[in-house]
Amino acid sequence: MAVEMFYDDDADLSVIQGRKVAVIGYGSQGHAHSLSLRDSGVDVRIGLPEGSKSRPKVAEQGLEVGTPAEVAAWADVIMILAPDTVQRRLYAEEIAPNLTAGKALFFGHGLNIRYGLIEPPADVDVCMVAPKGPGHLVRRQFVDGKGVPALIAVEQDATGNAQALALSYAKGIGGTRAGVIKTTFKEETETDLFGEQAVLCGGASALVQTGFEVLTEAGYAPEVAYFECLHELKLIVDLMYEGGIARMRYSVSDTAEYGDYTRGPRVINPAVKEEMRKILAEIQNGDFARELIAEDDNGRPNFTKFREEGAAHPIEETGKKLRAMMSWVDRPITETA
Ligand SMILES: NC(=O)C1=CN([C@@H]2O[C@H](COP(=O)(O)OP(=O)(O)OC[C@H]3O[C@@H](n4cnc5c(N)ncnc54)[C@H](OP(=O)(O)O)[C@@H]3O)[C@@H](O)[C@H]2O)C=CC1
Ligand SMILES: CC[C@](O)(C(C)=O)C(=O)O
Ligand SMILES: [Mg+2]
Ligand SMILES: [Mg+2]
Repeated sequence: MAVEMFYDDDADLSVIQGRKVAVIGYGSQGHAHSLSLRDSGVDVRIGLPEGSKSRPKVAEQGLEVGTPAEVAAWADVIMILAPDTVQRRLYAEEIAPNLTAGKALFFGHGLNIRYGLIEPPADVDVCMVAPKGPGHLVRRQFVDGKGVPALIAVEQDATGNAQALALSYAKGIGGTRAGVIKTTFKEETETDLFGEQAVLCGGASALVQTGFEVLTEAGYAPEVAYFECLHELKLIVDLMYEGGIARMRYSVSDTAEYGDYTRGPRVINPAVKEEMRKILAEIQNGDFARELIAEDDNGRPNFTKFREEGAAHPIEETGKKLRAMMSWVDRPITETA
């Protein structure tokens, strides 16, 4: 079935401009949504706990901040952009008591609705606006006059206006400049988790680290291995982003293209594809979500260990040194643009 796509002309910014929007959380997505909505003429307030480390950054931007309960009580539209593992408690304690009939509850990712961790009342709209990109680039592209594609979904349409509201919000953060697809919470959640685990984050990180390890363990210089397996990956992916895999293959040498066809399928072989199918099944049957929530409830012992091990991988030390010599690469991540 053909997807429904929306661009700038299909969305009416005045819908979201006529609402009071609370953005809960000021991290990767939270800062991007709130600053871009503000720049699009929307009345925005940020919800953060009293002791949040992000409160000074919000103040620097001249945005109003309150506790999540305070801004949820003030708002017509409440966008939850706190970590997925925090959302069910945050919803129960601070948002649900202020979620009166006719308001809209928004998400940037569908996990808590898809797995039944949050069950909103029937008299509110429940929508999703999920950018298909990291928040810092959502903001950077908006500022540059571009946009990151987004998915929208409507789980509940209590007011009859939920889709127009979600589209209008997506326009306010630049999504309709690139294209917005209408989907469901189920499809967004399952494809997003699969993409980040198997391809974008898990697959790509493991591919880069393993390539770096194979070269350095064979005695090649870590600097050479870094440029080959990490730095150049961005340049190769830039060509795929601009013109598909075909454009990348057009630009690389025939030697590289032949190696691509003959060696690529040996790396990503049928066993890897089978493992990807298992990963997808764990997402579909809820095993991954249960594991994530249990890990968080137990104080994240494995998560912390994995994060420390990742930061200590030799590729990070090599990369830090090399990037410091390339001012155009070593760009700080900020919560401004
Ligand atoms: N990261 C991304 O690019 C993408 C994320 N998403 C989705 O967006 C949502 C947010 O993720 P992300 O932007 O990565 O989150 P981050 O971890 O970057 O930021 C979380 C923010 O929530 C705040 N926070 C933590 N606990 C609470 C609480 N109890 N009440 C209010 N605020 C709280 C944090 O405060 P403090 O600043 O004090 O730490 C921080 O500002 C998730 O649903 C995620 O799946 C979707 C698409 C892409
Ligand atoms: C790829 C990771 C992501 O899904 C994203 C930036 O889109 C996330 O959850 O951060
Ligand atoms: Mg994603
Ligand atoms: Mg995700």
